[in-house]
Amino acid sequence: MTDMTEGSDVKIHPSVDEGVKPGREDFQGGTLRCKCTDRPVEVRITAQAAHNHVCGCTKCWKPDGAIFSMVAVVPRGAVEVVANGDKLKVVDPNTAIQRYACTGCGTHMYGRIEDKNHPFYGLDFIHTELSTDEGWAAPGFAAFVSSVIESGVSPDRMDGIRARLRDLGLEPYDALSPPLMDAIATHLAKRSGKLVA
Ligand SMILES: N[C@@H](CCC(=O)N[C@@H](CSCO)C(=O)NCC(=O)O)C(=O)O
Ligand SMILES: [Zn+2]
Ligand SMILES: [Zn+2]
Repeated sequence: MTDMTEGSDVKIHPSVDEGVKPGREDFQGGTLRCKCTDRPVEVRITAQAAHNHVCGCTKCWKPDGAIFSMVAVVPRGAVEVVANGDKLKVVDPNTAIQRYACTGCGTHMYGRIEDKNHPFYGLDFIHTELSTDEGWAAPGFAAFVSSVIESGVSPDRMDGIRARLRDLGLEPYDALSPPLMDAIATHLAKRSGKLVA
């Protein structure tokens, strides 16, 4: 019998291509390290990651060859740059998520929202694959799947990509997952007064 979790020609991201590995409930965080051999940037995270997902958008950092990133959130208070922070620079100050990348190797170390009105203000975006610590929460869905076309993936490949994501247990969505979209809409409705805050 073919093992559907291994050996697929459709590569999503190296952290999930051999199957999604479950996290550990008692896990409390770890250290993210960039790819530089000289003076790597290190970021200490003192929390388990939440809402981990693979993301097909053009903005999130992807390792070489991957068509999806893998990205999660942690409270911003749980993020501390502990080594070589002088190498960090914001990729694009005009995006809602300000992504701090290493100027040596290009790796995005964390993304921060400064707009206090943003639905996700207070959460930083991180890539847990940059840590060798084991136990990070597993990705649970695939976001912005159609957006991979914007990075040059042929539209003909989308059926195969969505099928592979489903094989891996990563339900594909063309925005965020329904619970996160509902959370965003609730935040906006409370702000506009359509819902009682
Ligand atoms: N089609 C666009 C979508 C980009 C986008 O909206 N990305 C989301 C998700 S990133 C993490 O899941 C987002 O919130 N972006 C805000 C930001 O990047 O600041 C594309 O592919 O570029
Ligand atoms: Zn680096
Ligand atoms: Zn993204």
